[in-house]
Amino acid sequence: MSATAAKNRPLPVDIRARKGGVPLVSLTAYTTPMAQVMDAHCDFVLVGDSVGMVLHGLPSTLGVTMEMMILHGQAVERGLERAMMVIDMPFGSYEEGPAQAFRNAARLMAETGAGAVKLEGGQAMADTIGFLVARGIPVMAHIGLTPQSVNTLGGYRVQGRDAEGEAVMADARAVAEAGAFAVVLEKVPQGLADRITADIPIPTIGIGASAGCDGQILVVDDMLGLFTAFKAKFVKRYATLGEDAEAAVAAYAEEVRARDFPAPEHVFADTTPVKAPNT
Ligand SMILES: Nc1nc(=O)c2c([nH]1)NC[C@@H]1CN(c3ccc(C(=O)N[C@@H](CCC(=O)O)C(=O)O)cc3)CN21
Ligand SMILES: CC(C)C(=O)C(=O)O
Ligand SMILES: [Mg+2]
Repeated sequence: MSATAAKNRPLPVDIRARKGGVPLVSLTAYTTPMAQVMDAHCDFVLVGDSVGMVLHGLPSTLGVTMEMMILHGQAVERGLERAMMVIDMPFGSYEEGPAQAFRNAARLMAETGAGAVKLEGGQAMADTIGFLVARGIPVMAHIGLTPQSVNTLGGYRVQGRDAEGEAVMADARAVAEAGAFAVVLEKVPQGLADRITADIPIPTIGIGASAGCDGQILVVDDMLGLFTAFKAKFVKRYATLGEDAEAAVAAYAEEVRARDFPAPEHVFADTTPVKAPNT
């Protein structure tokens, strides 16, 4: 759906205005059919760089490229009529500085039709966020556990326990002050997430944070039980599609080997069927 045809899709300003209201609903998507499934139910859909781990079998998000994000972003946008699309900036596409970030963010927006970009980092990225926003690119921030920094964080651990909490609070204030319209809080303690949510003027979107956040997000393949290589504590499985898919494949294999598939209704007669004359 083109940007002009969709009149009721929320914009970043609309998402921002939802601060303190009915919680914002979001999931990741990477393909057109999955985007279609969630379009009517989500306020915004994230084309996450988790696509690298979830669909491409990469060991982390570090190997995700601009080209991958653009292809998946285009696919997701084709499946959305109502929800806003946000797209992750991949590792290495924005950290050098504001000019590099603008060049790549503008390309993501122009080539996919996304309504906003998301990038990881708090105080360290505040100048970059301000630079993008001042030049027309809405930015969603992402703080707490920032998976692109797995190598410096030393794992996918909870961020901001005890004294570390003040640094996460400072990150939240910095991205809000810089002009981000919302911020993802990933894997931070519940009380800290609640304090940040009460402190900053933009919506907090929790993943492993708190039900008190202004919204929630999950990786769709996690909540559908399609991605099973690992399950973070914050994931709730709402379906078991991976198991269902395996059972279906096993049934197909058995029927093929038994020559039970294809059945008569799946094959074609040798003689061209003649339409019966009217009586
Ligand atoms: N499928 C999937 N779901 C995600 O939420 C996700 C991705 N992939 N890829 C990109 C990032 C990486 N994230 C991750 C990755 C691993 C854990 C994890 O394994 N957490 C464990 C504990 C790991 C540890 O303490 O080192 C957990 O139980 O929460 C959490 C978030 C979140 N994102
Ligand atoms: C987990 C969400 C917030 C994300 O950044 C991703 O899917 O890449
Ligand atoms: Mg991401």
